[in-house]
Amino acid sequence: MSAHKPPSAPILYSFPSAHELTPALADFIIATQHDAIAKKDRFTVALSGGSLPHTLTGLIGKPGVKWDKWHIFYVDERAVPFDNPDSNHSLCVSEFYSKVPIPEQNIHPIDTTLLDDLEELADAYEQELIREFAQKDAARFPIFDLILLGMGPDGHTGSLFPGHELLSESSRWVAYIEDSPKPPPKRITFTYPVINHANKVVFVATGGAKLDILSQVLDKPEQGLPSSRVRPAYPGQVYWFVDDAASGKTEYPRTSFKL
Ligand SMILES: O=C1O[C@H](COP(=O)(O)O)[C@@H](O)[C@H](O)[C@H]1O
Repeated sequence: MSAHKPPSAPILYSFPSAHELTPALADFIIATQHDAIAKKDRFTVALSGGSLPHTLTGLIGKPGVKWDKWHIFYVDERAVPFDNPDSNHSLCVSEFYSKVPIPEQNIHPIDTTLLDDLEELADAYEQELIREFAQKDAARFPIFDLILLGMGPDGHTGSLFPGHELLSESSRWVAYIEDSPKPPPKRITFTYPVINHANKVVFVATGGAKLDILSQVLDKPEQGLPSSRVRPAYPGQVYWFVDDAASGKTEYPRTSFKL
């Protein structure tokens, strides 16, 4: 029975540079969007912060993007006001939303009136997810069409950091962290049960700063680094879109990119 199949192995696409990666990623996202809209007339996406929003610029001006069908959430967010440069939402506004016609009501930022109470902030964001997913899917966890992740040089993803107790959270959809080793310390983040229920999860990692960690994450998953633990349940699939500068040390087999 398909429900008992183990998670599929990650698929690694490596491009000569970020310049070649960006349009391929855009094509991949558009194809994923088409599949989702054909099934349920909407496309649910979760975005990360850091370098990720810039890699979405390949979507700008591309034909076939149904912006009004996109419903966007955040994999993680820093507990800061929107006018703070650390805000992942603000980064997405400047790098991405300001350049494409996504209806404002389809973008789901955190409630910044709750920044003083991280537990409430995480609970409120979980409720935001429940409003989107609970009535539409009978599943125990939300099933995103696409989750887009970055990876820090220590192997963290979202705000799931090496050795942190949040790595074993198994029931909450959204959790908070007060001691992030990367500033700012206060954040909220999707948990693995959410990330690992997505249909497709895409990591984007470019540049030499990711060289050592990419090889650890893909070649030595038994080390249990946070990014290695992203293994969506069957029939979900994790993909890595990287450049050759990041994949230079990785022995993991590459797949030629084609849709
Ligand atoms: O703190 C964070 O870092 C990760 C990785 O960022 P990157 O700049 O190395 O790509 C990011 O994915 C996450 O959303 C963010 O909050």
